[in-house]
Amino acid sequence: MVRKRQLLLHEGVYKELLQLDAAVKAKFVAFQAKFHSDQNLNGLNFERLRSVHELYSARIDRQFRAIMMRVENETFMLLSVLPHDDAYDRIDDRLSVRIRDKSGGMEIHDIQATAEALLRHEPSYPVKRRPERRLFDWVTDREFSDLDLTGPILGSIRLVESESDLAILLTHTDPYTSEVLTELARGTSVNAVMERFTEPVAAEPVDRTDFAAALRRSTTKVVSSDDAVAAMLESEPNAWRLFLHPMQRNIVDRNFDGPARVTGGPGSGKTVVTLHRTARLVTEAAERQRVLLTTFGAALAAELRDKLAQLLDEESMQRVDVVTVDKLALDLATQARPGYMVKRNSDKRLWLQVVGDASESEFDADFLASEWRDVICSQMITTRSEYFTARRYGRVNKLGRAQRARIWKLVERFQSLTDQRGLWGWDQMRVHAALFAEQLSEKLYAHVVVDEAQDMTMSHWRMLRAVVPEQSNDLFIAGDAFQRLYGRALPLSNAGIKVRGRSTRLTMSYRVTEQHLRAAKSILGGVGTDDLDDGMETLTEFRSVLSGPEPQFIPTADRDAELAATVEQVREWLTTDIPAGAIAVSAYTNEQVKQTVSALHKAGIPAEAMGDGLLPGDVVHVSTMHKLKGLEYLRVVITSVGQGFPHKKVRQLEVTDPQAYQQAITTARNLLFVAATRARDTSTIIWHGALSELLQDAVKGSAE
Ligand SMILES: Nc1ncnc2c1ncn2[C@@H]1O[C@H](COP(=O)(O)OP(=O)(O)OP(=O)(O)O)[C@@H](O)[C@H]1O
Repeated sequence: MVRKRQLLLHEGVYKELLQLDAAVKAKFVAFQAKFHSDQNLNGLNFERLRSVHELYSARIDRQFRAIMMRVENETFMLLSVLPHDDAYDRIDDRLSVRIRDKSGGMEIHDIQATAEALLRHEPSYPVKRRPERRLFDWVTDREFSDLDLTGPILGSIRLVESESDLAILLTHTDPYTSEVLTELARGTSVNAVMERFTEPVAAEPVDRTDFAAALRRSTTKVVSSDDAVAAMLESEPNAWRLFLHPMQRNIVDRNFDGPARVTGGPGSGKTVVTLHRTARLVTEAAERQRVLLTTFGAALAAELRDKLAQLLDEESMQRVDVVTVDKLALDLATQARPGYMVKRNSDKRLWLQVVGDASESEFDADFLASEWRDVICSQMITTRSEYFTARRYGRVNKLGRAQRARIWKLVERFQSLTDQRGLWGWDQMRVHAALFAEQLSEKLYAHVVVDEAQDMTMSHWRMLRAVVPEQSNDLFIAGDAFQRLYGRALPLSNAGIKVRGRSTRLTMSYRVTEQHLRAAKSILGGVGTDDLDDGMETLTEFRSVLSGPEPQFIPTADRDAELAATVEQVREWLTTDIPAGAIAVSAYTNEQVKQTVSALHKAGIPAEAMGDGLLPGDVVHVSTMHKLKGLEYLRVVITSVGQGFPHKKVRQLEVTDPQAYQQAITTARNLLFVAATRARDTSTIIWHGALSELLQDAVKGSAE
């Protein structure tokens, strides 16, 4: 049997390849295809360089050669792409290939390229004076070895004198090294870094000469498919498809003996992890088993479907449902009660009728509508006796038994009206879905994966719990309570989902730069939040490996000027070759979205308002802040954040209902936080009149 030849690509080499010219990238893709398919390697001038580690070189074009190592049989690993002369010049000194002591993963490091990049870089001190200290002097070699960083990479680390040197080094290192160094540079203790990054990926005793075994470990992530490599080289944001950071990989691959939860700040890879985990579970599931990947927002669901299709073949995609949690709920609820419909605001109208029909008017329709939504539906209370003992979280006025009895009568009247009309509000529909799911004799799914978990209600959780049997890897839940825009905190344990001992936190952002993260954190006002369960979380430890410009703040005099400045900013970005679809403009209300689209159109800029699906890539995406949740763009303009943010209605609550006010302000902060963390590159914040109070600290922080 002829063994198929494979050229694997290690994630450490990926950044190097990205830096090549487009023409060389294209030649590399063609070279790889030929390496895989041409039995005799005709024209590739394939030759052995030296015997240790079995190094080989082959021709990509007249100028460049691929340096690779034979790992076993016909499996080769790409180490570097070098200009012809460099490929032969002291290659032993130049490239280091080793197996890490602790994780057993492979580390490939171009010592010379790193040193050259660091030395070419302008030193941040007068040239003749040697720096007193280097950035990592405080970490001993022994400690670096505990952190799994030894050998030539340590030599490069010791060259780093400043933060800007570090930024250069990070463009030559693999994700594990980048994360550890970034954390240390922020002053985090060696022990804490070890606990967070090294220990979770520690492997069984490692044989440091067995490269074939290293290849099979999850900490060595490699790709070989021609298509995957071509896509990766086409655009950096596609890299998530191929390479996971060690913590992410660990969460994707781990088997949990029950529900598991991952939390993490914006851009930490929760969605990337849910996608890869879904793909893994589908691939491993028995033929007839189905998997559910669900989230809250429709736009994100559309994006998840699109991205999952990049990880799975068509046949596997048939076995996954990627739907919003409310789409699933509606399907189930209408199986239970065919012909019912959900209508927004129908509750309010029916409550007005209930109050109108009642002889007494002790409770008004607003009160009853919120009691129904926030107490009865949100706790899935279905009987009078449950209502008598229910806790009324966040409600101001206390209610005695007699009052509750009177309210329950009105609730029964309300329910009979909804039945007569076949109309539900969203909350009521979700309760019916959960009750129906709990009675199903056959479970619908073998595994359920949930993104944006912070916005789910009790009835969502009860439904999700009920559609999958209690077994290993049953529920996987990802979310960030700082991005909660709907409802209030609900510990998963209250919904019967126990994640204790199966919870992980991602602490590094791969989308939001450090500068934008600082501004975004200040919007939250330094308060903590829940961890989706019984614990608390803060963003103190949450960091970014990325650096970029500060967010821009542009005040204007009135709404027309605000729209003009928005158009101007978008136009300026478009002249720098940024595709329209990589730009988002966010506003607070639907009306403001409409105005913005129209202003952009008038200026001849293609733009569309975000609906429930994916927008095309050749128009600027204009969206409410709510709909941006879970999405990402290269550049973002955030508008409509003057005194009209948050709504006057929210500010009036300060006097009438202080608890509801606090809740509404938290949600408003979260909304700004979501908008401020969507850009991979930079955001511009534009408003008219006085700036919203909630953004004042962010402006001050960026100006400092
Ligand atoms: N392993 C990876 N390789 C390359 N890029 C990555 C990786 N993980 C995350 N990223 C980058 O970070 C971005 C954010 O990831 P993702 O959307 O999964 O984060 P998130 O935690 O779900 O964010 P949010 O909570 O803000 O929606 C990705 O689109 C990608 O650009």
